[in-house]
Amino acid sequence: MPLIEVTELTKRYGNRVAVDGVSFTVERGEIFGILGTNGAGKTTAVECLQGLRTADAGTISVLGLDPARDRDELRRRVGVQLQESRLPEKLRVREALELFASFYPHPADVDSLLRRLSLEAHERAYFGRLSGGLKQRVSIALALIGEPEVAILDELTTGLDPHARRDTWKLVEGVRDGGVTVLLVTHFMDEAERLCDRVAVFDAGRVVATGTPAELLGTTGKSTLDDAFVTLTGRD
Ligand SMILES: Nc1ncnc2c1ncn2[C@@H]1O[C@H](COP(=O)(O)OP(=O)(O)OP(=O)(O)O)[C@@H](O)[C@H]1O
Repeated sequence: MPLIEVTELTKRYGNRVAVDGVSFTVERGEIFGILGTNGAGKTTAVECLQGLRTADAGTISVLGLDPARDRDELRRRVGVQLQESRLPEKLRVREALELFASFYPHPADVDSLLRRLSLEAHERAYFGRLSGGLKQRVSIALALIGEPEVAILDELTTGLDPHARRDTWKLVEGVRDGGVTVLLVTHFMDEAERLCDRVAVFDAGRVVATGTPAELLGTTGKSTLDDAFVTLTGRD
């Protein structure tokens, strides 16, 4: 049974259809990419998966649960990357982890998480003083603090330099290799090509393709996912 199963999901804002009959499945242990142009409906779909928005039609199963009904249980079992601006500047790295650990019944060990994300040297640093790459590492640590089965990472490497991006990619592979299923929302095709086991391409509220990056190159006859994406979203 897939870990996430979305069938014919539709979500409207007033008259505007943001997600229009979308279906996809995510298997346990994979990095699954949700790709799409701006306004394609990625965030809306992921918010429905978390139970933050109620679908107008269709069904969603996450870990066998219905997000609309079982939101509290899902919150304990699904880790979500915080937008960095949501953390107070004067919170120290260790304090942030300890604070978030207190929200969960069986949190990860703060020391081992600091080690795993190579944050030990920065544990006493104020969050507001960290570089973009380190802030991103803290936000990934916070997504993992509850020992989730699924981690949702949104626009993971926006604003990072090429070194910090590659470090972050390695880290996400490590998260997947540690047994956590990763849902990665991105519009960086190089990131998706490098990291994702499978992807769904969103365009104007619909899923226009799903498959491994190699499959999408095969069906479009292109040599990069960037070119394949442009073809699939109809603006070649
Ligand atoms: N709260 C809202 N009220 C009304 N319309 C909304 C709302 N949130 C999103 N939309 C609209 O729904 C559509 C899908 O938006 P959504 O944010 O899900 O797309 P996205 O793929 O995540 O885009 P981006 O990459 O720009 O974040 C867009 O047309 C957007 O303007």
